[in-house]
Amino acid sequence: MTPAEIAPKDRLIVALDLPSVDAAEAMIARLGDSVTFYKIGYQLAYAGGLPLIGKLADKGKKVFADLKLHDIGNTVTRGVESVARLGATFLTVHAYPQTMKGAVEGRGTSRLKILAVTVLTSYNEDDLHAAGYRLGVSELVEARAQQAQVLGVDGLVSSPEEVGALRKIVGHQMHLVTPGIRPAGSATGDQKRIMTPGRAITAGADYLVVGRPVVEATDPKAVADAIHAEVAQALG
Ligand SMILES: O=c1ccn([C@@H]2O[C@H](COP(=O)(O)O)[C@@H](O)[C@H]2O)c(=O)[nH]1
Repeated sequence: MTPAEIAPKDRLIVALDLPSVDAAEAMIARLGDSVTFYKIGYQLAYAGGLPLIGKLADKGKKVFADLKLHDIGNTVTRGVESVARLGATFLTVHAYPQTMKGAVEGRGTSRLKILAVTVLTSYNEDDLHAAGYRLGVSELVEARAQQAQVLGVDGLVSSPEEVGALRKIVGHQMHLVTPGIRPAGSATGDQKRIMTPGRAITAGADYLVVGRPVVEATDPKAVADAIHAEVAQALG
């Protein structure tokens, strides 16, 4: 799917980073038709949220299972086979060669798309060095993108700051999915490589992942609608 083929509303992925299935379902009800794509990550998945993937898919919503798998290849393959049966659209794995190879094998010919997390958006150069890496953020993101492409991974998770360089490497063959999105004036929290929704789209991001600025807002639907408006303006 080229960026032009993505439905504008699907470009916003709301992270359901909430403590329970009840809280997630209440948020989904509040957001209504404003949000078509949801992300389920550690907090909700470990609170019984995985069955919500199928429930949301049955209602015509798309779901990104942000489980960030990383294990020996065989375990990743078997885990991905199980996730593929849940009805998710996207699943994340960490961008290590054995992990990505195992994930592509597990995804097989199913409709699940594998996204490789290049460098977490909460990391800057100092954080990478402290974790023992010699490469800087952009070098590591680009090296991992090249490996992911060779291994047949479907998309990449990076900050919007790297999207321009990634597009030159992978063209439109891979989905570019960007957390680290902050509407102007919203709290940064622990994110270190950030951009506004409009600037991220202009930079070439396919999908924007937004959690706290939406789910912690007094009026989450108003924030989601404002992001859609900013995205539409950036798309022209
Ligand atoms: O590099 C990454 C990979 C995943 N995430 C996830 O995205 C959301 C962002 O939430 P905010 O509240 O908008 O910061 C969250 O679920 C992360 O686990 C990421 O931020 N960075």
